Amino acid sequence: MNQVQQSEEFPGLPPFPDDVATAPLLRLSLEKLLAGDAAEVDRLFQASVDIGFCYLDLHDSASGNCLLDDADKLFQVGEKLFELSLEEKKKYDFSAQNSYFGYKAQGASVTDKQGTLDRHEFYNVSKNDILGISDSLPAPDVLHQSRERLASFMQGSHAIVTLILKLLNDKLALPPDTLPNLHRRQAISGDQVRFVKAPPQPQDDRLTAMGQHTDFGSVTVLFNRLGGLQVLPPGADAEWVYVRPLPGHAIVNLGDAMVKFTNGLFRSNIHRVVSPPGAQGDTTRYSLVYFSRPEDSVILRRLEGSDLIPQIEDGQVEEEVNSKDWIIRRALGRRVDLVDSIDYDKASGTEQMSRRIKV
Ligand SMILES: O=C(O)CCC(=O)C(=O)O
Ligand SMILES: [Fe+2]
Repeated sequence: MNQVQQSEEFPGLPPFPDDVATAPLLRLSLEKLLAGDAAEVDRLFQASVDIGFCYLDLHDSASGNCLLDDADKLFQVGEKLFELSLEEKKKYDFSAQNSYFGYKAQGASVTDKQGTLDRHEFYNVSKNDILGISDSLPAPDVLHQSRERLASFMQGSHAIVTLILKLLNDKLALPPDTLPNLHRRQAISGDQVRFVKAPPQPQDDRLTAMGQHTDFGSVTVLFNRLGGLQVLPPGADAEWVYVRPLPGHAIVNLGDAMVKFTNGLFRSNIHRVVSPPGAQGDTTRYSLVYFSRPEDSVILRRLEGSDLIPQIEDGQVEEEVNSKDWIIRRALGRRVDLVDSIDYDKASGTEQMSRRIKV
């Protein structure tokens, strides 16, 4: 195993503790996936069915190393971005205009049915904007100055998403390029880069920073340095386990759209963010994400053309909802500043299917 030679720690950060339960996610190699290595593609398919999360080793290919380099630079951009005053950042909260791009302040959304407020802030940057597919949104200087870097990161992440979609498409024996063609890079979609910041929480008052959820879209490419991300394995007795961040790797997970396209064959795992474990809990946590989503007008329903995708059962009703509306409903439905009385369940996605509990 060549991974043994790679450091498992991030320089300059407290180590991830060895005494907490972690998810045994598969480590897939981008280089092998690019080469179409059959065993690696099988592992990708299995991870998509079983858990919907895996690590992707980016060290081993040139394009992977470029993406790692872009991610490093964008972590620095994220730190500067969140140093701006709250007043300045709030100028870029476009949620009142029914947009999910831009800034969300800490405490602007609820993390549970009881109405507990979140403990993280984030900023979503639109792919449509950065790649010149739509008009530009107002943005702070630090983001204007980083447009080229953001474009490079978006293109690199989108290429990984397209590769994964193509490999899964072919394992499902769907007509060629069915999945990639619902995610064309130059089409209008909710694809976005998210910068996330969660400050250290007081030792005697540590709450979930980001509430449990499934991602709304198709494939998520996530960069973590500190722990705190947790996933809930399938089954009624499951307990939360941490995802240990690994240097040189992205964490890749599937979202609701992939569950709907495959009528539950693929899994979009429930996850949340809590205080980083052990000595990491006193350090500010930053993360960087690329969310891919189907193009705005794509209806999220079972795809035709694969014998592996379960049929719609008698009595099962598929909602006629497009990708854009799905994301807005899920993303803005738990915002305290937008909704008078939050209907927590109405903003949910495929969480129930993710639990895989037979009723
Ligand atoms: O910050 C993380 O590690 C995960 C963030 C996440 O799950 C999200 O933004 O949807
Ligand atoms: Fe997420």
